[in-house]
Amino acid sequence: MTPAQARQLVAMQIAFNQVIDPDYPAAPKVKRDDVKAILVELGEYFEHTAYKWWKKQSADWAQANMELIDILHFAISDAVEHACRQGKNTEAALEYVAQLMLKSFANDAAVQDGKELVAALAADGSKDYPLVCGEQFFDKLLTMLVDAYGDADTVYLTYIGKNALNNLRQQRGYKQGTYIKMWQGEEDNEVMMRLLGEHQQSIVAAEQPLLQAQTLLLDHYDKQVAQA
Ligand SMILES: O=c1ccn([C@H]2C[C@H](O)[C@@H](COP(=O)(O)OP(=O)(O)OP(=O)(O)O)O2)c(=O)[nH]1
Repeated sequence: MTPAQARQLVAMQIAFNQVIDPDYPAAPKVKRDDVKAILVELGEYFEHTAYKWWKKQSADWAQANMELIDILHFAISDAVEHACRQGKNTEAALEYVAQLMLKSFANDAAVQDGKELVAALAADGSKDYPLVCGEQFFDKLLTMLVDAYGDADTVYLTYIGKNALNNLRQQRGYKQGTYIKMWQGEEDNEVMMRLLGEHQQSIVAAEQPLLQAQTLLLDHYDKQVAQA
């Protein structure tokens, strides 16, 4: 992942959070708890890994890996907010989180179990903020993501796809409850991954990859899902 891509990723996250709260992150009006969201997504991750030793189950790694992408959304958000709490303006916070990610992609922190994310949250915390997404958390999460998707570029592309899907959901009634999550019998996440794979080259090469991914998904939703 290039420094420009890392900055783009943080900028995309801030832009999405601003869809929900236009004053984010400088003077937020919506109360957030990104660490709580991370813990819930981590639970969903474990659900997909067939962890129940008392029951016959099979793991769904594609879904589990997508939960890690969701965790990345909330982790970037938490790190941005933490930087702002410590006096950084939005631009400086963006740069700080981009550097945090670049450093972590360069490190090779071994991860044996997703539970290590919880220990890392605590290790990055302090008395005032006991659970924080800092260096140790990003080291662990990005290692898990690269293990899951093979390389940092695919993590970048998958993040773009999910961010685009999150935007589409907001534009097509997610908050109002009118959004259609099953796309002709398939979960929206799964269709998104397939479309993303089919258009990988053009998305990565685009000047605005997120816009390209959004246009692709919106077109598919409006023509194939909403009208079906
Ligand atoms: O302020 C926010 C709120 C949500 N999200 C993103 C993170 C994650 O990618 C997604 C989670 O949305 P939701 O919880 O509605 O999805 P889910 O219930 O986990 O479903 P799925 O796993 O299909 O996405 O929304 C943000 O980035 N910022």
